[in-house]
Amino acid sequence: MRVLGLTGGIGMGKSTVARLLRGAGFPVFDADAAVHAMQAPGGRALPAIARLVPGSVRNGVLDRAALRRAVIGDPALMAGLERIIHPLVWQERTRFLEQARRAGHRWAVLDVPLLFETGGDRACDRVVVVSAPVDVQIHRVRRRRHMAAEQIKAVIARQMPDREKRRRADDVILTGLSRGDTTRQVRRLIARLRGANEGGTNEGKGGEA
Ligand SMILES: CC(C)(COP(=O)(O)OP(=O)(O)OC[C@H]1O[C@@H](n2cnc3c(N)ncnc32)[C@H](O)[C@@H]1O)[C@@H](O)C(=O)NCCC(=O)NCCS
Ligand SMILES: Nc1ncnc2c1ncn2[C@@H]1O[C@H](COP(=O)(O)OP(=O)(O)OP(=O)(O)O)[C@@H](O)[C@H]1O
Repeated sequence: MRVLGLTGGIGMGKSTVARLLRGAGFPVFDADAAVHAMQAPGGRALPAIARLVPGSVRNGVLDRAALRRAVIGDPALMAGLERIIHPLVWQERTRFLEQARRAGHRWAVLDVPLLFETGGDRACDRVVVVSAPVDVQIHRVRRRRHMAAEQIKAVIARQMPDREKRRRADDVILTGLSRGDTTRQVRRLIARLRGANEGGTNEGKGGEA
């Protein structure tokens, strides 16, 4: 089984591409969803977060907006949060890959926003970067989340620049145009992945997703 990394900056359209891949039968690990689950009531990360940011967890419930406000603009606190979260995400990612391998999939997808930043790309056979112009990116995030422009810029500033991500990518999906255009690019990507499955000595054996 081979591993496809899927990454991109906040609001670039990663989840949209992940959904299309899932719809085509690829198993997809969603790192953001894993983070949300471990921060939900009863989640494994809650006790450590409550110690890191006192007052952020009340009656067993995490106030995400309060946590976001506390860590954005405080690099040391954000690093502390990442030290709690990333090893747990790594464990779940390992379990996901084992399951996908056992199920006989040819490709498994890791949808991870900080794939390059955390060195996760080293575990991937191929990396797809989802990208759009920065004004489109900011507009999308503003529309969807209750985040001030300053907060959005602070998150983007913590991420590897989009240009650098595209430079490191094996494939780039540009989501600045219509949804139909994004869908067509993903179809072409899937065709390339399946083509790679079928031939080539260094590309492995044939098969479905
Ligand atoms: C800071 C938190 C509370 C903000 O929560 P919120 O609901 O606003 O955002 P959500 O979790 O849905 O993340 C949305 C996007 O923000 C970006 N982002 C999240 N965490 C980080 C980070 N540490 N550094 C840079 N960008 C980040 C990613 O692009 C992500 O897709 C939350 O993102 C968090 O706990 N982050 C730390 C864990 C982490 O590094 N997650 C990234 C995936 S492994
Ligand atoms: N052509 C397009 N391709 C992809 N997404 C688009 C397109 N046009 C508009 N969008 C919208 O852009 C928004 C951002 O997409 P998505 O949620 O997939 O991003 P993301 O990278 O997963 O974001 P985040 O990092 O914030 O979770 C969505 O609301 C999506 O519907």
